[in-house]
Amino acid sequence: MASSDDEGSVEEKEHTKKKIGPLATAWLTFYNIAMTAGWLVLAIAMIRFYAEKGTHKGLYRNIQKTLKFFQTFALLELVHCALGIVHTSVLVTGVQVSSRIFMVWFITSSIKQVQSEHGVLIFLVVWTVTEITRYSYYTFKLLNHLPYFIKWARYNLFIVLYPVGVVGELLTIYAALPHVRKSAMYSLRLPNKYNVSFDYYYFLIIAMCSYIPLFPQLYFHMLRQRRRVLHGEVIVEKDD
Ligand SMILES: CCCCCCCCCCCCC/C=C/C(=O)SCCNC(=O)CCNC(=O)[C@H](O)C(C)(C)COP(=O)(O)OP(=O)(O)OC[C@H]1O[C@@H](n2cnc3c(N)ncnc32)[C@H](O)[C@@H]1OP(=O)(O)O
Repeated sequence: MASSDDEGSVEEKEHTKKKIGPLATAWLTFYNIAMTAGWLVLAIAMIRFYAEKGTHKGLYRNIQKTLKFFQTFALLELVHCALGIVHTSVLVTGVQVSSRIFMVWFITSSIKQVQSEHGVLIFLVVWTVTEITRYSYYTFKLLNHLPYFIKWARYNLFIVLYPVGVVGELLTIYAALPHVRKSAMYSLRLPNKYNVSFDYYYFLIIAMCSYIPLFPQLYFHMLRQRRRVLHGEVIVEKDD
């Protein structure tokens, strides 16, 4: 049981962490509304494409500009953490955002042969549902009118969507391997003027293996957030 001093320090920490200025609040409100709208546009475009074509083949090419813009715009979340206007782990956010940027720019948009893989459809659908939920949660929270079902969705859907999204990403990277091996894309063979070699094929295998230690960190972080927000558990995260 924490002593009154500890409770005080924890309460103070909880209280001080929540205070952000009106400018930061206005920016975050705009940012979250824009991101919610962007991912909603993506969702509508995906639904319309599938309704018209009856297949996901060609879907990625149809939505990739919008996806690239809004997923890359999410890099700002690292700035939010670094500036302290959002109280969450820079490390966790960094791994999450970099994995998305990697999937969009260095796998799916770079290797056209994988764009019709089922793995791409899986992660596109999962990302879209997740981000609409997440950004609308932040928006309503900032506006102090948070419907419970949005809060419930934010801290429950990930339990299934996170692993499903990871499966979709891993299937896509795996499907890319033969094309990367054949094309030697993004690779540097010796001899060269830098006297350095780099093989993107083996980098992708290492990236796939890195999901094993990294994904559980993100998942347990979300489970801690869930306990804190839905069950009022006071979790004092060590500062990253
Ligand atoms: C370079 C090569 C790399 C290759 C290697 C790759 C390896 C990768 C391994 C990892 C694999 C990950 C794969 C990912 C797959 C998917 O995403 S599948 C889709 C499903 N995914 C999810 O459900 C997770 C979605 N992502 C997130 O939730 C976040 O990105 C997060 C960082 C993982 C967790 O978010 P976090 O902010 O830490 O938690 P919250 O509880 O939401 O927020 C904490 C507090 O911060 C406030 N906040 C955060 N952002 C904002 C904001 N934009 N605006 C306002 N407020 C914000 C939030 O309100 C909370 O505040 P308090 O409740 O007051 O504390």
